[in-house]
Formats: sequence, structure tokens, C-alpha cells
Amino acid sequence: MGSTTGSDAGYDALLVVSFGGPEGPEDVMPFLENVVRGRGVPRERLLEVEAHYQRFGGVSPINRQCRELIDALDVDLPIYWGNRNWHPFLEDTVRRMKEDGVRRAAAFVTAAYRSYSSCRQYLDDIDRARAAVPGAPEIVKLRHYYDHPGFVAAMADHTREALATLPEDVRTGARLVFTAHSIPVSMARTAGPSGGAYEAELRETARLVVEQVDAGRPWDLVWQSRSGPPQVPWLEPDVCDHLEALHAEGVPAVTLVPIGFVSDHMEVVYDLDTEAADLAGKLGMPLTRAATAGTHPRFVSMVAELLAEPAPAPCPGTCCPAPARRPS
Ligand SMILES: CC1=C(CCC(=O)O)c2cc3nc(cc4[nH]c(cc5[nH]c(cc1n2)c(C)c5CCC(=O)O)c(CCC(=O)O)c4C)C(CCC(=O)O)=C3C
Ligand SMILES: [Fe+2]
Repeated sequence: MGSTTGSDAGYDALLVVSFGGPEGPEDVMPFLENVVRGRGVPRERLLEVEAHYQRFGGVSPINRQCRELIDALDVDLPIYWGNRNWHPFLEDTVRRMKEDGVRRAAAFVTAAYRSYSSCRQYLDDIDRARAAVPGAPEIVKLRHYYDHPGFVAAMADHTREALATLPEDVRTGARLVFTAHSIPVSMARTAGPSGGAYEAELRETARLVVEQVDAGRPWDLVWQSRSGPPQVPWLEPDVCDHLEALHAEGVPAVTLVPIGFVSDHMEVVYDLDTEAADLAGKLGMPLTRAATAGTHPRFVSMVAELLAEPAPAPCPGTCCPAPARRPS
């Protein structure tokens, strides 16, 4: 396993860590129960989300996207893959890594920004999986890559392509609307080492993308896929409310850029391509959606570049704290 990639930091394997998603109708409810265990998501919300998955035959695009990314990666290390919420589960993968003799793996997490859900929770998942496997390998989480030139270049290319598919007469006036998964306001406040990192990092990535695509074009950052009980405040505005507001202001067209997701998820194919697209149709407002980073060559090469960096310092234990667990 003498490798060029990652040899400085001494890795002998790459572990891709993701959220996981169902791959058939029977998987949907058990998957959702894994996601929301102890998190106080109301039953009605769960049934609503179940229906989104069932519209697509119970299949989320996320696992396929993980497989495609892994196939596209060009690294001189064995690659493993483990998820938080669905097969292949992280714990099973860590067990296999141990059996294969892996000693020190780098973890690439398919979430680019800092928050409890997108950083600390993955660190906790890794710790829990290691604790369940005696002799488990050391696992070093690679750094956050929201502002990495590879991620930015991929999203800039995809944004340019989506703008170019708008009808010509509305293209010049079209607004770029960046979207990310909403999180509770309390979680946003405590994101990162000094708070507010989730929103600040998303804004920075959006700014870098706009700079490459069309500096000076107006853009917004809005939120999608709100969950949780209605009395708990989450980041706003929601993308659909925002589309209505833009339409009322006379904005002639929109290109949505799901900057918060690194590949297609149910949130992208349902909340944007179905719900937001239907709304735009009703409003008579042309809408296109930028592809996620997925297997864009610059995003793929970014992973190898991250592996070649010196091992990052671990997140301070105080950053991105877990929210209080609520019974559902
Ligand atoms: C910040 C963030 C990311 C981005 C970072 C990352 O990528 O990790 C993300 C990704 C994802 N979220 C996903 C799915 C879900 N998220 C939920 C619920 C929640 N998400 C939250 C936050 C985030 N989520 C939060 C604070 C909750 C409330 C409950 C809790 O505190 O955990 C629920 C429950 C039902 C509902 O929607 O209410 C589902 C089904 C999928 C898979 C989709 C697929 O199958 O394609 C992916 C990639
Ligand atoms: Fe963190």
C-alpha cells in the first residue's frame, strides 16, 4: 500500500462517510427512523417525507452518487464507504477495515460546511463506530472543503450551464438563488469554533462561485427542507417563499444553485426539482437548477488534493455542539 497520495500524512485507506439513503420502498421507514431517532421530528413531517421518497420508488439518489464518486476517485489507496443512516453502515465498514488490516484512514465526509449535522455528528458517528470495533483503525477526518477551488470550480461550471439554459430574453435579469439545508437557528448560532460558521461558510462559497460565473450579478442564499417541530425556529427564508417574493418584485427568472449539497439527494430531486419547479411553473417564472458537484472532475480531484495535505488539526471539542435530544 505504499502510495504517493496521502503518504505524507501516513494514510493507508480512504473512507468515504455519507448520510445514506433508502434504495427501495421497504427501506424508507426504517431509514427515516434512523435519521430522526431522538430528534423530535413530528410524525406528520415523517409521513410527508416518506411520501417524497415513495414518489421515487423509495430510492434516494444519494447512494448511487456515492458509488459514482468512489468509482471516479483516482487515489492510490483502498477506498471504503460507510453511512450514518443506511447500508453500508459505518460500523460494518469500520469492522471490515479492521479485518483488512487498515491502521490509519482518512475520512472524506460528503458534507462541506460546519454545523452539528454536517460536522460534529459525523465525528460522533465515526467515534461510535470505532468504539464498537475493538482494534479499529485510526480515522482522521479531512478538513472542510467549502472554499476549496475544486468544489468552487465544479459549482461555478454547473451554475454557468444552468444559467445558459434559461430562455435568452430573461437570462440577463435572472437571479442566482443559492440553497442549503435549513437547520435550527440555535444550531446555526453554535456552528464552528466561534459560532455562525454554517451560514458564513455557505455565503463565502456562494460569493466565490458568483465571482467566477458573473461577478456583479445579484444573488441570494436561502434555505430548504426545513424539518423539526413548527415552534422551533429554523433558518429562513424558505426557497419557495423566496421564489414568490422574487416573482412579486419582478425578477424575470431564477437559477437555483444547491450549494449546500455535494451530490443529488432527495432534497434536491424533490424539494427543488419537484416542489420549487412546480411553484415556478405556476408563477410563470422560468427556473433552472445547477447540477450538484457530483463527479465533476475538479470535485473528484479535490479529494486527492485533500489526501495529500498534512493531516488537519482535529475540530476543537467545543465546536458544533449537539442540540438537546428530544423524544419524537
Ligand atoms: C445540515 C444538514 C445536511 C447537509 C449536510 C449533510 O449532507 O450531512 C443534511 C443532509 C441530509 N439530510 C437528509 C435527510 C433528512 N434530513 C432530515 C432531518 C434533518 N436534517 C438536518 C440537517 C441537515 N441534513 C437537520 C438539522 C434535521 C432535523 C433532524 C436532525 O437533527 O437530524 C430528515 C428527517 C425528515 C425531515 O426531512 O424532516 C431526513 C430524511 C439527507 C439524505 C437525503 C436523501 O435520502 O437523499 C441528507 C444528505
Ligand atoms: Fe465542527
